[in-house]
Amino acid sequence: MKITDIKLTVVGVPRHTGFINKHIIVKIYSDEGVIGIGEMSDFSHLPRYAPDVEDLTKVIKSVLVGENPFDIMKLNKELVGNFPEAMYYYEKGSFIRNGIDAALYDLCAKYLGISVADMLGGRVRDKIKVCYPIFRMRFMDEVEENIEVVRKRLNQGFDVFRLYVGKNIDADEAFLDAVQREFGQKVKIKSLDFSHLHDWKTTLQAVKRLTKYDLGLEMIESPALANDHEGLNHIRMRTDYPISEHVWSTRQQYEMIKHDSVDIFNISPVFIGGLTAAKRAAAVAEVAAKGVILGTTQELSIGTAAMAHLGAALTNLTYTSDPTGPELYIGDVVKNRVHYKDGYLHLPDRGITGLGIELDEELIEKYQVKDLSWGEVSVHQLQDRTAQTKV
Ligand SMILES: O=C(O)C(=O)C[C@@H](O)[C@H](O)C(=O)O
Ligand SMILES: [Mg+2]
Ligand SMILES: [Mg+2]
Repeated sequence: MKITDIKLTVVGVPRHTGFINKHIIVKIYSDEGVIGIGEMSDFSHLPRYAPDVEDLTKVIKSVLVGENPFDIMKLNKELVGNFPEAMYYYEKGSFIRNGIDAALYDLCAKYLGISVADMLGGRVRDKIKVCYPIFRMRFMDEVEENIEVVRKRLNQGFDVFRLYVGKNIDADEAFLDAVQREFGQKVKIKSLDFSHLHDWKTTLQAVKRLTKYDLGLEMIESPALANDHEGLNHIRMRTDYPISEHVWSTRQQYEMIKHDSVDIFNISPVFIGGLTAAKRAAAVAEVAAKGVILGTTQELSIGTAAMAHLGAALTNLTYTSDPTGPELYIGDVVKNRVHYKDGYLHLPDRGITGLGIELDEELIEKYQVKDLSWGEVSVHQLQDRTAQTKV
């Protein structure tokens, strides 16, 4: 089989919060008539510049056309050469590689008539426990709005949540207090995510305030400045809770092991540049005797399905994971969205080939936008993932 063409389509899909995220839907065509699909998810993150999609298409064609899609390791190496790793969480080259890598897996698995999980190591599980995100509050009046989100999502079966914290600790505390009073043991807050906002010592003070509540906390995430591997270790040694951090490059993961920075690696294909890289990062975690969760950038269904296939094969997925993107957006671009039940992300059936997701061309047309350019958006919105415009 040979790759014959590549198509990239940009879509802008609003979240229930009003915040719009731009993604690129990838199609890889082959001389066997099989088409692989992938997703370069959520370009709506800092830094506030965007790749030119026409130019990007030309570059990716120059790397892939004429190649055998089964040469996944070779093609990943080529992709890293063209879109190198950086020591930055939201490096857009990783998003690009991720969308291509997923489409290669989808194409090859469809050709073989098997599910992507069966290319990645089969199934240790066929559902993954996930949590619903509560985005960062800056104002007290956002507390009640977020309690309402918990009420609504709990009714839909999401009993585990994670909370982005660190800009208004009074609001964070008021939220946790209200959750404990209203829901008691019915709801779990599995993680407090500080998103690298503070140095570790400032975070430690906040952690002392926010861990008074008995809400089943599994981990504290990103509690030091980005790439402060020693800082992570300092806070890790001073709190009883496991520390988690995202993996965004091979070097950064190595440094975190060297400095014994974390208990849990938060691994998302989008931030490490694909299923292949994510699988390797999970193996590295296993070697270092660390736990793993699947993180998220809030993917649509294609990106989330790819993570479900990856998670199915991981033996060290020891804590509650994060991918609930399709529940956050008001729409999607597929005929069959990924399926959530009782707070679990369910894998597509094993008999369904590839990622198990079918594109809906009408929905693609509905959400298509001309490019990845930025509208009116503030740094706060980009950091906090809310439509909140107050400063
Ligand atoms: O755990 C995280 O950190 C995230 O989920 C990052 C978010 O910013 C996410 O990418 C989003 O777009 O909401
Ligand atoms: Mg995080
Ligand atoms: Mg994101």
